[in-house]
Amino acid sequence: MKTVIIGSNHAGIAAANTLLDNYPGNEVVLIDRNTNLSYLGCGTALWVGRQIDGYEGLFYTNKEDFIKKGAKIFLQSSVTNIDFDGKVVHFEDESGKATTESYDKLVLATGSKPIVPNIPGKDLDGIHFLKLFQEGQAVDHAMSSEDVKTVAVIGAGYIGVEIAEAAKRRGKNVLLFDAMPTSLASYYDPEFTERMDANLEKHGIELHFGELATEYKGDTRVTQLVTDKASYDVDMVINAIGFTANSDLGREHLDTFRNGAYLVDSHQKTSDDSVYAVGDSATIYSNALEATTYIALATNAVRSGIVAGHNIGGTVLDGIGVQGSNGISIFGYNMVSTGLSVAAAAKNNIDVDYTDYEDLQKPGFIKENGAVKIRIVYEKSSRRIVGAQLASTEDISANIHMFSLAIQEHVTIDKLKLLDIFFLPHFNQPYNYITMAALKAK
Ligand SMILES: Cc1cc2nc3c(=O)[nH]c(=O)nc-3n(C[C@H](O)[C@H](O)[C@H](O)COP(=O)(O)OP(=O)(O)OC[C@H]3O[C@@H](n4cnc5c(N)ncnc54)[C@H](O)[C@@H]3O)c2cc1C
Ligand SMILES: NC(=O)c1ccc[n+]([C@@H]2O[C@H](COP(=O)([O-])OP(=O)(O)OC[C@H]3O[C@@H](n4cnc5c(N)ncnc54)[C@H](O)[C@@H]3O)[C@@H](O)[C@H]2O)c1
Repeated sequence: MKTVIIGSNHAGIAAANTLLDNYPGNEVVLIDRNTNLSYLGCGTALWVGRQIDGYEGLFYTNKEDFIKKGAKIFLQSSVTNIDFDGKVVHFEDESGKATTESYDKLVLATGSKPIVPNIPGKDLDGIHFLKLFQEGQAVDHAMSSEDVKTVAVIGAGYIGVEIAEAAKRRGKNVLLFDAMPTSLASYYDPEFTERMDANLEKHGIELHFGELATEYKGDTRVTQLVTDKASYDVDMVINAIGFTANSDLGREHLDTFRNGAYLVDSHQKTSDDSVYAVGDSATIYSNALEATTYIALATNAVRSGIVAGHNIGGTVLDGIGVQGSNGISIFGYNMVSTGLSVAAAAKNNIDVDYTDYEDLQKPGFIKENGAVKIRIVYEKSSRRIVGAQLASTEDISANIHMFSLAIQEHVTIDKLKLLDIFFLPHFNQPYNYITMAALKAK
């Protein structure tokens, strides 16, 4: 069996490793247009903000690792088209020569691309995106210039908030814009985002929410940002208004979701029996929504690659869906969420209630201690938990895994009320905030 994988970042790598490590004798070919593989974009802001010493550790594998395992790998090789009937992939290799690879099974792992704000001046110099390693390096390089004093970040989602922090850490004036009235509006309810917004402001980031960029001005380089409310002098712009699926190669042939992502089943198989799609290029099943959706996250990319690899290798393995669990840590303020916020539930016509609680993480006699705010969201009719959010200066990140499992397994809010949660003053309180929030539920 010969499997060709297009795209060798997190999803393609997971599919390749699953096949190579578990199914000897399978022929695996990886093709990617970039110069590198396995870049953890999640570390870009840490590097740009100088919270880590270098970017080298942001790669977790390389071309040689795959060659050692017996795979064929082509980097700097762009796939131009796929003959789905003849099962042949056409690409231009590193030397620019047109070449082909035939396949028995094909894995599309072509990921996502940043959404480009389609406004006048969008092609001026000094306007950046933050997806590829090279783009992260370009942002880093630009910030090293003394001439870059004011940075405008468009989009206060995960990338925008993280890079705004990094730019501030590099001593820049930072203006953060979003169409929504708060930061992180797709992940958290306002009672949580208002805390992150206060945190950003406290650290000197200028917030411009509910404000839409309408034009970038400048001669060859951007010098001004115009919005629907005002104009601002800027030296650099970073666009971070979300990703869309990169499904250019198969869109004509395969069934797709409303944003163009390849529609896949629980084996990651597309509408073509020989073709699988994984990671940001594909749809994913949300257990909170109980529907197919699109969530671009590295964690989903890895899991979906593993599922595809096993099914191609011959082990039937059903994906179990996701909750879209996510987290962020900005100037020491941590927020994690899973499933649906109250706002996201309303947007999806799911009738929910929620229960909030706030307390110190540890008993009052422990000095190093911070307040934790928790919200658990549950469906009114079934009482199943559909979401949770936590915010604190404490490391509350591991709590969210339990809520992720609760959503996956349709646990009701009532089941949480007397759940056995251990107590040790070093970590938590006997009246645990999870218990207290659940007991407070209507
Ligand atoms: C700045 C940043 C921070 C992030 N932080 C987090 C985080 O903290 N946690 C988290 O879970 N997720 C995070 N993400 C999201 C995560 O990086 C993506 O969800 C993940 O990269 C998706 O992996 P993928 O392999 O599906 O796609 P991609 O990473 O998009 O990779 C697709 C690959 O396909 C190749 N390709 C595309 N078209 C072709 C073609 N025609 N021919 C050949 N090759 C092609 C590309 O070169 C690329 O290497 C972050 C993303 C960014 C940009
Ligand atoms: N910590 C993490 O887990 C992490 C970090 C970075 C990225 N990611 C993932 O990578 C993907 C891309 O991240 P992202 O930050 O680009 O997307 P995002 O969806 O997190 O945020 C996009 C933001 O842009 C805003 N927006 C949309 N159109 C706009 C417009 N025209 N003008 C102003 N604002 C606009 C939205 O309201 C939203 O707040 C997401 O799936 C994200 O979850 C995750």
